[in-house]
Amino acid sequence: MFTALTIAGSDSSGGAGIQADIKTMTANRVYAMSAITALTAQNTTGVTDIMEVTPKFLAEQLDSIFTDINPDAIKTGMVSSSELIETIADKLTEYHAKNIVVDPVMVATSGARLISEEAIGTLKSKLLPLATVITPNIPEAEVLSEMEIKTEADMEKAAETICNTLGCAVLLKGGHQLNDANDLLFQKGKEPVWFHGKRIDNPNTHGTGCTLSSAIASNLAKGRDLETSVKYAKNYISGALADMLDLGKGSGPMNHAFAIEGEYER
Ligand SMILES: Nc1ncnc2c1ncn2[C@@H]1O[C@H](COP(=O)(O)OP(=O)(O)OP(=O)(O)O)[C@@H](O)[C@H]1O
Ligand SMILES: Cc1ncc(COP(=O)(O)O)c(N)n1
Repeated sequence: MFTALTIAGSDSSGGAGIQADIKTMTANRVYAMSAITALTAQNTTGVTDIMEVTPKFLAEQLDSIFTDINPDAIKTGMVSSSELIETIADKLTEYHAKNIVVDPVMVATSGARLISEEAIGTLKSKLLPLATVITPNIPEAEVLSEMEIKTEADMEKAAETICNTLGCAVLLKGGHQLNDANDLLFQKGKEPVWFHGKRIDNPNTHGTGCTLSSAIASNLAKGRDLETSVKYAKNYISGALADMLDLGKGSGPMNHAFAIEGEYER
């Protein structure tokens, strides 16, 4: 069985974070493991509190995992402080981790800030350069590229800038910001590839970023190349959104229990 690890925060409402990651990995038929960076008291309307784990405890979780079941792929999500980011970067280097998908989570859909300002610098210098691919949404890509993104041409320019500065592949998500759900994959030395998605008229998008990055990691764990992994992951998220689950009073979660045969290939 292929194995994947999520290093992220817990979402008590189960729509984003560790919970979304484990549901996604399981639905993609990969064995899921987790190292928790923080607990959040959260529901579909917002985050009311955050309790970070200590860097020592995060390191102990990672040592326990890597010395026993080596993950075929890793996904990182919410990591709020510089110390925790450094711990992850050190452990991924120590254990020669491969197939690393970094979702540079900065702000939740509900508006809550999930990373400190000073930690963004550490994310750029220590963790992003280790990634096989990073998956910023448009506001995150604006921070990383230091430019405004208004059009798909801007997306291409920003993805190229990030890739050239940080040395990792970039999947820039069009998502809910631009008109269509078109994502752009930029890899060094390759032509940019667009993944065109039909916009699904569903206001319940809590955890879309977590789900997409976990689906990419699951496919990389199975030995698929990056482009194929993104294609399958995009099909997975489209299916989960199209199921139109409607839970909670705010931006609700997606349905991971929908059934599509053929490992989300369409
Ligand atoms: N309404 C939609 N219809 C179809 N696909 C969507 C929709 N909204 C988002 N997506 C897709 O979901 C994936 C996640 O993108 P999104 O831009 O939502 O990430 P994000 O902002 O990081 O998510 P999060 O809500 O977790 O912060 C992308 O593949 C995006 O194209
Ligand atoms: C623990 C945790 N991790 C990540 C997100 C981002 O997801 P979203 O932007 O969909 O709220 C979140 N809300 N909570």
